[in-house]
Parts: sequence; structure tokens; C-alpha cells
Amino acid sequence: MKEKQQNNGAGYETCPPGIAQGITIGKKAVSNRLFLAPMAGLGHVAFRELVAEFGGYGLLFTGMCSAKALPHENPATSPVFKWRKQELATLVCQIFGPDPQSMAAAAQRIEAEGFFGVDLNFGCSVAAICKRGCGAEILKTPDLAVEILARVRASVSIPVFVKFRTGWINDPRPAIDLAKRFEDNGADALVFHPRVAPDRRSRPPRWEQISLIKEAVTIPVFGNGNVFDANDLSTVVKQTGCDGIAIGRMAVSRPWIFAQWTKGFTPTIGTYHHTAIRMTELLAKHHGERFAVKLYKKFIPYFSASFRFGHSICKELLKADTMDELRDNINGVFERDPEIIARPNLNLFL
Ligand SMILES: Cc1cc2nc3c(=O)[nH]c(=O)nc-3n(C[C@H](O)[C@H](O)[C@H](O)COP(=O)(O)O)c2cc1C
Repeated sequence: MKEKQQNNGAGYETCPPGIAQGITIGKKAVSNRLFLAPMAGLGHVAFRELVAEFGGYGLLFTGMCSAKALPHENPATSPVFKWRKQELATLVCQIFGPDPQSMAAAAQRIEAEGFFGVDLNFGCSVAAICKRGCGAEILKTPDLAVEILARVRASVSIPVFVKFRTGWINDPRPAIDLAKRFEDNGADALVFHPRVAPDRRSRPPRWEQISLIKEAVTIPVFGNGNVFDANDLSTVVKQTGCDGIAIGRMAVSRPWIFAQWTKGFTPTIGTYHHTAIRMTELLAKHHGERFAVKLYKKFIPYFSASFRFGHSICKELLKADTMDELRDNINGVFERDPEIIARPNLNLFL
């Protein structure tokens, strides 16, 4: 594929060869290899609709949903297990849970609802999740991780993804062994975050470990972690040979990033203003006013990170109790024509 390049005014943008090309996962075709990573509290239905309005992604992932709760969840009232029909064909639902039975039952519901696929969360290192024997905690008992995957695999025919990380010690070998066992037990694709669990996001990811996972298996491997500009994207793809990338915080900061990197979309300051306002509308549409304000406040720090003096913009935007106040604050900020920085400092928001 010809290397695609453009200048967006804030830096030279390059989409590495291959990223904008399609890929097959399981038996399903995906239009490109840039995915929205799962993010609890940020990757909700409203945010995904915003991303979808710009387009340019291959797949979107939901934030993690509890496997135990999922079979009984009502999408009309659930804050997390909620979607638009139009997005199902490119939407993967992520689940966390401590045992094979509940994960398999959740996966069956996900298949019945028509999602593209299901993703097993073996990477979350948040204490509340690990204490329940879920997320990265499962990496401490590799046999259980494999058993969960095998049971899910046997229960559904949609693509099964596994998102995992290096583990609990700074040695990639256990993750490499697990990657092979995931492939042998029917995983269709892996999303790998090369950090040990206690690090959370405080230290840079070890991108070189993504290549070790890629070399160990034949199924597609998607890298993840600290891809904050087009140079990062090129570097990690070239350095690791991975099949694609899952973008987390950068997509919250700039929901058009997929369109920018795969379709040549060029944002202007108007794009930032529009996005901030549109997020209020979409949250209000999908969630009640109070919850919408709460969710908007989670979005603000990442969005503000794109501006010079983002900290004070963030503080200013957060001073609101209603959607109207949020909109007034947004309009106030954009009246001053804030300066955009090429690379947002997302490491401030762990
Ligand atoms: C607020 C927040 C919530 C997250 N929730 C999840 C989650 O539900 N499931 C998951 O696998 N990873 C979750 N992650 C981790 C991201 O998927 C991703 O691995 C991480 O942010 C690193 O990628 P990035 O540097 O592109 O942001 C979350 C990250 C953030 C910042």
C-alpha cells in the first residue's frame, strides 16, 4: 500500500502502510486496522456515536461489562451494556469475570444481540476488579485464563478477542506462552498492552514486547499503549510488525483521530468546538441529564489535554452542574480561540 501522508497544520501526519487496509478476524472482514480500545466510563454509546460520525476506524470496543450482570442487563437502563443498532456490525463487547461459566453465558448474550465479537478482559489492573478475581488478576493463573477462553470459544461462533498485558512481573515469557495457548484454544485475535500490572499507565509501555507476541502466534495481534501521534503509530507498527493498533486515550482527546489517520480528515479549531458541543448533545440523548453531566466530566480532562494551558481549560470546563452550564463553559473557552498543541499530554491522566 502506498504510504499516505498529509499535513494537518499541527504536525506531519503519516498513516503507516497497511493500517488503512482491511483484515479478516475469525471469519469476519474488518475495514481497517485502527480500533478504539475498551475504556470504562469513556467508551460509552454516546462517545462511540461521536467517533462514528467522523468514521475511519475498523472496530469499536465497549468499556468492560460485568459478565455476571450481563445476561440480565436491560440495555434501555444499563449505563454500560447499551448500543445503537447501527454500530453492532463493528462493535465488540468486552467482558470481565472470574469464571468460565459466567463469561460463556455473557458471550452467548453478546452473540445473540448481534455484536461483531466478544473481548475477554485479562488486562485491567484496577484494584476493585483484581480483588474480585477478574481482569489482570486472572493472568496469575494462566490455566484459568485458558479455561475461560476455551469455554467462551465453545459457546459462540462470533470472533473472540483477548485483551491482556505483560502480567505481574517484568518478564514477557509468561505472556508469550499465554498468547500461544490463547491461539491454540481458539482466540481469533489478541490485543496486547505491554505493561506489567502494577505499572498501570505510569511508565511507558515496552512496545518491543508486542513483537514477541506477534512472532509467537499466527492470529492477528493488535498493539496498544501510548500511541499519541502519527509518528508513534508509524514507529510501533514498524518496530513490532503488529497487525494493527487499539487507540485509547488519544481517541478521547480527538474523537476524529481514526478519520485523520486513515481517511485524511483534517481537523480545524471548529472541529474541536463542534466535538465538545456534540458530546453534550449525544450524552443528553443517551443518558439522563445528571448522568450525562457526570460522564461529560470524565471526558473533559482528555479533551482539554489537546490545548496549551489544558489544565486551566479543564478546571474551567469542570465548573458546571448542568448540561447548560457545561455548554456555556465550552462556548466561553472557544470564544478565546485556544491554542492547540500537536501532541496532547495524556500521561497526566492515568
Ligand atoms: C479511563 C480508562 C478506562 C479504561 N477501561 C478499560 C476497560 O474497561 N477495559 C480494558 O481492557 N482496558 C481499559 N482501559 C485501558 C485501555 O484500553 C488501554 O489499554 C490504555 O488506556 C492504554 O492505551 P492508550 O495509551 O492508547 O490510552 C482503560 C483506560 C482508561 C484511561
